[in-house]
Amino acid sequence: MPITSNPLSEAFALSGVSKRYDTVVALDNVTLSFSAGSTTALVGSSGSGKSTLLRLLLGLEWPDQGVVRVDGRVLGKDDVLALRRRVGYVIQDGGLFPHLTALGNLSLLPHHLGWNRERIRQRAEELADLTNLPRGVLERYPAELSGGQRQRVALMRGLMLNPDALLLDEPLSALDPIVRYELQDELKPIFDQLGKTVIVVTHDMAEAAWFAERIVLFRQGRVVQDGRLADFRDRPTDGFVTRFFQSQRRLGESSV
Ligand SMILES: Nc1ncnc2c1ncn2[C@@H]1O[C@H](COP(=O)(O)OP(=O)(O)OP(=O)(O)O)[C@@H](O)[C@H]1O
Repeated sequence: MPITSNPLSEAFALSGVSKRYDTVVALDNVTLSFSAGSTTALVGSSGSGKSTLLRLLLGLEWPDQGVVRVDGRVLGKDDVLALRRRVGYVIQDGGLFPHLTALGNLSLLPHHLGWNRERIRQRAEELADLTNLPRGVLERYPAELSGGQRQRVALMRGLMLNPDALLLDEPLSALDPIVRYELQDELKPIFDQLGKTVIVVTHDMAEAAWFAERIVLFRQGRVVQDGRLADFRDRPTDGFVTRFFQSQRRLGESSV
């Protein structure tokens, strides 16, 4: 199932999607669409359903109600394997296999698809250059990498097959502020240049606005506001939006 690169088309969409885990409502009647080639940030408090939404788009979870469409077609169980090849998925701690080197981690899926070693190495080196990872680091195990290097490798793994879309679940949250800032700086042009559909989950409004013109705020499984940073600041839809916006501490604030 290709995800079209036509910028006018819809890469992902949810219509009336609800998802529960026992008594917990993770998503409550959510309707959203993400156009091809766009970058969108999902923000919201903990447990508001952001990760569940990404997992639904990947076919890792299924809605109780409503439909998920990818590239205009309702996502079905038969599409999932093909979809995994077309969508890179990066999670907070990278999710690298500890017993494999960085290159070993990058090789898994391409090897499974029949790529030879040379092709895998070439692609890995190309992505190392793109993400500013020294090539020598490819031979190291995850425990021998810094947090920032691990996330670079996780991102490279997401990009190995040159997917049409990247779904990033708090990819920078575990990093120290300097590395996080550097990676924000490095990733933004990568997202802009590659022309992929990017959906990034973050808790941080400033990070959301840095990466994406469109920000979607969730609360308790529902979309509270969908717009640009200025809309959240100047035209909040309710008091929660204002509280969420104002809860982001500014530099210079101090309790003493
Ligand atoms: N596999 C699961 N089993 C049971 N409950 C789950 C499961 N996955 C998510 N939940 C619950 O569903 C709700 C939404 O979780 P989700 O991880 O999507 O939120 P989130 O907005 O990504 O949170 P965070 O920002 O903390 O990662 C939460 O109440 C969570 O506890």
